[in-house]
Amino acid sequence: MSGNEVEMMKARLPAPAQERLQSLRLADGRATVVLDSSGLAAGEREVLEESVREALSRESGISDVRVAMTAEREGQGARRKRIIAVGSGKGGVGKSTVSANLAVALARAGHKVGLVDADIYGPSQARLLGTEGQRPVARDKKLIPVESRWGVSVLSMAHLAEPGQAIAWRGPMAGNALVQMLEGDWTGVDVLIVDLPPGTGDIQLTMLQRFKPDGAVIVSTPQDLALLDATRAIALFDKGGVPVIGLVENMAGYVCPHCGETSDPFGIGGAQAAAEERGCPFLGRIPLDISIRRESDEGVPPAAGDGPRAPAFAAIAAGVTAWMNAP
Ligand SMILES: Nc1ncnc2c1ncn2[C@@H]1O[C@H](COP(=O)(O)OP(=O)(O)OP(=O)(O)O)[C@@H](O)[C@H]1O
Repeated sequence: MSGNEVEMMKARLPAPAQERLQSLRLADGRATVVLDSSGLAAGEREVLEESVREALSRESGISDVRVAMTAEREGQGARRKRIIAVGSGKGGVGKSTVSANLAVALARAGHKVGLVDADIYGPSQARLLGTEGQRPVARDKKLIPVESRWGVSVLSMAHLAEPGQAIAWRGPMAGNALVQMLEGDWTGVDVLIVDLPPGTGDIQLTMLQRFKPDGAVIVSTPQDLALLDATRAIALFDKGGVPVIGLVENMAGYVCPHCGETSDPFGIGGAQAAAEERGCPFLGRIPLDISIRRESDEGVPPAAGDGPRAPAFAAIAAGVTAWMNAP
């Protein structure tokens, strides 16, 4: 079989199989396909195997399809890194705040967590995680992420650009920086959170195609759901074939800085119902609380401490963990 034919056969495979393809050979009418099955539950492996059989058995010249799955090598650090994108339909809804705190809460729950700040023109993760002024070094042409005090390693444009300078890079340079960050040395990390830029434009879609996340978390405010911005974000991930893990409702209810009582100008439960109507599970709600903004500005994520907001972030992290562990 010529190299060209092999490439054509590869192109016939469904996208999830292409991503996991380790080798494809054809000899005497028999196609032998080897796929990386790490991180997949038994049922998912069967579905993947069946989809490969179905795609290739339709090809002329192939009479037999053999699919082999490489087993996960336990104890050898071969656990597959999960990429979880955090997106929103529009800016300013607290997507970066939720990304940072979700990352910290996951790390507190025992995960090895990395965070990529994909918001090239408005990076905020260095501030949120208190890593401003730190510069990543490169080893073997790979960026080594910066370590925060919260058990989360991070790469952001804020670590790459000169401090205090506006980032006025053109598209390709910005795209390059994003690729370098995503292809950084994330060895040992089992969850990589990607804080996407706000909105649902081409950059987001291109990024989703090139570094296809395993799942996505949508952040919205209660009003957004009514205004359908969050729905657009859900549609973006659907279009990219990325499962939506769930929705986080941020700035839901207002915590009075004087008495600590929470009031709910938009009512409770509307966002959850609206999300579920759109087939999007609900992960939890975070109130509008001045202490979240203050601590975030100081580089101390509320999820890292024992304050009143930490449990809400821990609950969201637990929802994400349950999704990752689901068979
Ligand atoms: N639940 C909250 N309570 C109080 N302040 C919050 C809350 N969530 C976010 N903020 C504040 O709102 C502002 C915007 O948050 P953030 O930068 O996380 O939003 P974003 O959606 O990532 O915005 P951008 O579109 O600029 O990337 C910040 O000052 C942040 O501290």
